[in-house]
Amino acid sequence: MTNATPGFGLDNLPYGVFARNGEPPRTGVRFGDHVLDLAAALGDEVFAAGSLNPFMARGRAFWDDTRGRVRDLLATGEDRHLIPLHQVTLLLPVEVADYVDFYCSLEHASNVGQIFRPDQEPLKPNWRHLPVGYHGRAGTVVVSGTPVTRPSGQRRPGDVGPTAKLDIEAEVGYVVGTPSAFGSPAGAFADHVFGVTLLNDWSARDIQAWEYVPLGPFLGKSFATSISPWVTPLAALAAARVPGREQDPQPVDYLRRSEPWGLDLALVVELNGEPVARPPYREMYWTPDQMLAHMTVNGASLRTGDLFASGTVSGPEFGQRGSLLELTWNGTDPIKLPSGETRAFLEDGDTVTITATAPGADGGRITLGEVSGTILPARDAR
Ligand SMILES: O=C(O)/C=C/C(=O)CC(=O)CC(=O)O
Ligand SMILES: [Ca+2]
Ligand SMILES: [Mg+2]
Repeated sequence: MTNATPGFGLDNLPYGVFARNGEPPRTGVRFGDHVLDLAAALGDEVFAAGSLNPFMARGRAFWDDTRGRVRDLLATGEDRHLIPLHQVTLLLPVEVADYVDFYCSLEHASNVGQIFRPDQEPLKPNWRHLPVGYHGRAGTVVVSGTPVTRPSGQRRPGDVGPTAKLDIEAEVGYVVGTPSAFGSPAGAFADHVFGVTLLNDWSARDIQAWEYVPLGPFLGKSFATSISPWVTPLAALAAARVPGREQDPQPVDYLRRSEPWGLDLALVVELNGEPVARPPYREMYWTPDQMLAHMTVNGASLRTGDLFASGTVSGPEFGQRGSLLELTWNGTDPIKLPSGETRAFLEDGDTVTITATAPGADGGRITLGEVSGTILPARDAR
């Protein structure tokens, strides 16, 4: 069995859910251009479900054991249960329980602060003391490839209509496998978090700017959030782990880092097939272990399938900004695409694809799947 697609070798092995020829969905592992049918290969019914949730609920020891068995199987050249990717449909991998989105990039938060509050300090006083977040809408998390209809809403006082500022946010999402008890803070990051997925938090900037004071994002972001069909297990990211950016001031006790959970992920954002940004995740201010600790410090419990995201990944350079809001400075300075076209915000028919790579265990790089979506015209405009 050849492994034609780079980045999907034995050091990666992400999990997804696939369906073939109208058959019931099953859990698969991506290997090159194929998907390994886990229920058939390992003979466990937990892999014959329509989502990764029953598998994820079994916990860390079972995840590690499964990964070991899959590696052994594939390393010996066993290919009876490998199905070519083009024969399957990839489905939403996780039945999303709760969805939380953070705001962890110092550069993104500084840029957005300058754009939305030009007369104030870009960072609010709380920003360096806790990872700011909000609860999103779990039921509108969709799998890569799902078209996104341009949402309508209140753009300004008395002005209802399709958003004129449809945007993307290139983010990294974390999927919770093991729940935590109601009333107690969660335990160690790696005991709860199953893996990582790429995420695009589609945003309607005009609707957002008018509605979100003082309670936070609502309809401007709840119409759709897209994720990759592949969830990369934490075990595949061992070589990508970095300490995380130095923090000043020192965070309070419950937010202290005890292990390196920064990740050296290199994201690429493409608009209609042309790269427009390369956001680096490595230097994010708040790391995902801190996000998890913050989310549960009040005793709020985790459920299998919870999804929490990093917030827009932006780096210090212009070409590292993970949203059009920043790349075009709220539409005032449109970007020029290599094709010669310009964009302030997304137009109908535009396709945005986010990919990422990371250092793999064998000295090469692994690929984190992709999250893609195409904009359909607003309902009234069709
Ligand atoms: O600072 C503001 O006024 C606005 C912030 C956002 O748009 C938050 C957001 O989407 C979080 C993120 O993805 O980083
Ligand atoms: Ca966001
Ligand atoms: Mg969203």
